[in-house]
Amino acid sequence: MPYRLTVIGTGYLGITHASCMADLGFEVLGLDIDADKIRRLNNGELPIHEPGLEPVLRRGLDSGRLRFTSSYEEVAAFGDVHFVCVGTPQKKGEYAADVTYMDNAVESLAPLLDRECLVVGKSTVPVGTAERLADKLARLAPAGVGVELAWNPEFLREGFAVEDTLHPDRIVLGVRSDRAEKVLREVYEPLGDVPFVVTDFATSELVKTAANAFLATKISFINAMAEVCEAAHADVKQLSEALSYDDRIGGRFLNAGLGFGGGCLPKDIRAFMARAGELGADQALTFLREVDAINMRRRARMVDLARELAGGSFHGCTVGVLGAAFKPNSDDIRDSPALDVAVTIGHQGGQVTVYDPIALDNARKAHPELNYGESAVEAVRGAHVVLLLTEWQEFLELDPEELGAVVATRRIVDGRNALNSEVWRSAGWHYRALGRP
Ligand SMILES: NC(=O)c1ccc[n+]([C@@H]2O[C@H](COP(=O)([O-])OP(=O)(O)OC[C@H]3O[C@@H](n4cnc5c(N)ncnc54)[C@H](O)[C@@H]3O)[C@@H](O)[C@H]2O)c1
Ligand SMILES: O=c1ccn([C@@H]2O[C@H](COP(=O)(O)OP(=O)(O)O[C@H]3O[C@H](CO)[C@@H](O)[C@H](O)[C@H]3O)[C@@H](O)[C@H]2O)c(=O)[nH]1
Repeated sequence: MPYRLTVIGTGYLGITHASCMADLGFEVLGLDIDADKIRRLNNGELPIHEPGLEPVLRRGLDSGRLRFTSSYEEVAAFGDVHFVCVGTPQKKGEYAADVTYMDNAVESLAPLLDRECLVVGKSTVPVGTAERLADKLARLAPAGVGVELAWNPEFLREGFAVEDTLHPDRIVLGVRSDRAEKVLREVYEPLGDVPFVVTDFATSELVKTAANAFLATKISFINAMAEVCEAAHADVKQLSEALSYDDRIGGRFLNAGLGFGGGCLPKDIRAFMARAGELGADQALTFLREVDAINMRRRARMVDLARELAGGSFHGCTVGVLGAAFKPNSDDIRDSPALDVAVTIGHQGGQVTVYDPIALDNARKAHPELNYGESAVEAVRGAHVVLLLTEWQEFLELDPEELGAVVATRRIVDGRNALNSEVWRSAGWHYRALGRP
């Protein structure tokens, strides 16, 4: 392979990128400031849950092509192409993104660079960040070395991270030179026939935030329809199905329910609004306020429905919560709608017990105040109301009779429109769902 790659920031994005690039045959060095993460990765232990990723990580380590370090010196000496994948979370108390980790990474790396290389931003950032970081890189890197910045936003989904990395829908490159384009096309050549969009920094940054804004809008659109369905005694699941047959609309991201969470969509639409405001284009994105508000109203509606089933108050009520992760096949609990609902019900006096097949440890750490069960049956034992909040396959296969035998009363709210209502109702359950009669 023509280039040696480094990946700076080994979280959900960085571990996947580093492991998959090593699997494609590159020599890859991953770096993180979290020493424990680096130790675990070098031992072949995945610090996150991501289906199919562990064997890829292990293959990389076993082949000798993949290593992890905490040393920026080592990274600077090793890499021809440095991918920056550090976090860009929402700032506390503000809509804007906190890009200080990006700045820190560039500040740590730049002065150490002593040979021609490309620094490539992959994290999701407010438009204008790449230009600012390019200036910073030029200022801090030793003169005459031939260091350049490029932007290459990432579109992978958690739960499908390996597949999305190896088979992306498109590759977007924000570049300022033919050389940067050539290097990145060569890096991605092993992926085969993937559409490339080669553009300027600002457009490449905006493609990413626009994509997430569109996805969030599609989810909130169907959840707005769910609100109307609730008022009109109509069925949003059937409405969504009927819409999906129109190719122009399509059925993906049209599942009504508890709405979107995670480390991306919520913070990215807020950061997008904040940045548009700074640019004087805030009016263009005022609709995203509604997208956000509709999304958050679903969580409130879920709590209301649960309270209704509990008889008007959570006091003296035991609630079994199925799901803690923000979506199935992930251990990620960042801005998880499920945990948000569980915590709110706890605050309102409910005795909440949560179960999740994979995200239980993360949930426990973040919310020690909640009770946790070691299985779905344990979580709902004695419950007056059961809430399905993350649609893990395991929950879709639950036997209503088996669960019915341990609950106090057979009442369930399906927060993801994922269960077969007829099966549950015919087993004597009082079944309710968001947006359905
Ligand atoms: N998670 C996803 O599915 C996904 C997909 C596409 C894009 N993104 C974007 O990618 C970026 C990373 O997201 P994530 O989910 O992987 O976050 P994460 O929090 O899981 O990982 C970020 C990592 O960066 C490390 N880090 C922070 N500062 C550092 C520094 N100065 N030097 C080296 N490492 C440092 C942290 O220790 C952490 O391990 C974000 O901008 C996110 O919006 C994420
Ligand atoms: O029809 C749907 C689809 C999704 N969701 C929810 O939306 C959230 C986000 O889901 P998804 O987009 O699949 O997960 P992420 O892994 O956060 O991926 C998004 O965010 C990433 C980080 O920016 C991008 O790279 C991906 O392209 C983008 O899909 C989850 O809470 C889902 O439960 C719904 O409520 N209804």
